[in-house]
Amino acid sequence: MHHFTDRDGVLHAEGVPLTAIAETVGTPCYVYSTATLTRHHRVFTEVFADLGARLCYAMKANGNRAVLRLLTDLGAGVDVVSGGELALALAAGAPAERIVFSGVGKSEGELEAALRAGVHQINVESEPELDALDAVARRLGVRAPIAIRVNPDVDAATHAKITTGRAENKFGIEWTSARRVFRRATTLEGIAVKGIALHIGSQILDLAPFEAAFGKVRDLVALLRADGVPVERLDLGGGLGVSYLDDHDVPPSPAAYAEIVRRTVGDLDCALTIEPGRALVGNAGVLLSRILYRKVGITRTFLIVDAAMNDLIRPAMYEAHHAVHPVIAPPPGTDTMPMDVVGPVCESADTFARDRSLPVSLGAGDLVAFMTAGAYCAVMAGQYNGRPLVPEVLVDGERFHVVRRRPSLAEMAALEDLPPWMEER
Ligand SMILES: Cc1ncc(COP(=O)(O)O)c(C=O)c1O
Ligand SMILES: N[C@@H](CCCC[NH3+])C(=O)O
Repeated sequence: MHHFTDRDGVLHAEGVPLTAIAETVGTPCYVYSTATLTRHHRVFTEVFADLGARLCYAMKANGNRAVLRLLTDLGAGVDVVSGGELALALAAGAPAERIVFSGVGKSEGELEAALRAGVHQINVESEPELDALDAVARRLGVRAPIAIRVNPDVDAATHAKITTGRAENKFGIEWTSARRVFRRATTLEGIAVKGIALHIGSQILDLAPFEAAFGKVRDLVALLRADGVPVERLDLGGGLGVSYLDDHDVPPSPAAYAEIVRRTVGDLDCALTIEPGRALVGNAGVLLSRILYRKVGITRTFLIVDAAMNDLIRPAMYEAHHAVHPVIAPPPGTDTMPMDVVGPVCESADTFARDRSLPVSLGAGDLVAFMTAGAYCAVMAGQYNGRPLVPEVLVDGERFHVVRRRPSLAEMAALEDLPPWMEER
């Protein structure tokens, strides 16, 4: 459920017409809804309440400071994957003891920063990383609280580029080595083994892969405990999908997901952590854009919009579908026709939608919203074709605020420096 709805023929974010945001802030811009974020957080907290699970929001999905502040004020912890995210989470006010540090390639500097900050847990993904962390922790005179991320070799049945729990993926320690690595970890002076972590992929729309993976973890807990390895914590990762097709692709509910967790690992006497990203923020955001031109070609009609693949790369990268909604609804009875929605970037991949059925009346100057753009959209943006990062706006009821402003072109240019042997002009 989200709070982007049509009121009197105008698409609103909560109580604010998107036309008002476009006028004040300009386009393209991302718009996020406080009510949606709050509601999703509440739903997750409620369905996991009896399991006492710790919710660590995977901020890679949307690292905006206001979004982070909102979720951490509601009580969420944060799953970070780099020293940069750690610093941003701390700066947004996340308490270190609610931070989990994941990621397949953490540098010694990043591991040291995490230990100095006093994070709740570091999820170790390889033996070399385990040794590096042990060395850093001993140098600092501390014991690093860790979970070891295992790779359960389960097919998450999602897009190949976002599946992470197969043996051929780079993530986690392979299943067959897990017992040995856990045993070894317990002998290291700088390491305090707390538990097991896993994360099998993203945009998962079927509960069966979760059930299979958590079932395997359950078996591993028994084996490890028999080996004398303490397993007090289970970090189950994220991965629950959202609807991108105007609610035609209905993901499992958080309640059904929690039920799988309860059934598979709920009775193991482990403190549970979940790391949802997309499910919390995905449909809490839209990308607002204006049509620049309607170009009628020989074989197709193009709507050229002012947003591009550098602002929202998911369609180019994963053939992802984002619904395109006219901000001002066309008069009832308006016909539709197939159109391609494309951006101004010089790549044919800069295509948001092909043959999308849209009102024939749409043309230059009209506003459109790319829906379900709260997760993995603004965070994956770049400046290709000299396009500055787009602003982000947070709506709360009747008010809105720019929570990331558009850098000026002068600021963009000032980031680059000439070597001293070249003359400034
Ligand atoms: C370790 C880890 N946890 C959590 C997530 C969040 O995933 P999602 O946004 O699909 O919930 C990811 C990203 O896939 C991840 O790599
Ligand atoms: N960026 C991906 C999700 C990656 C999840 C992170 N492991 C997407 O847009 O769907």
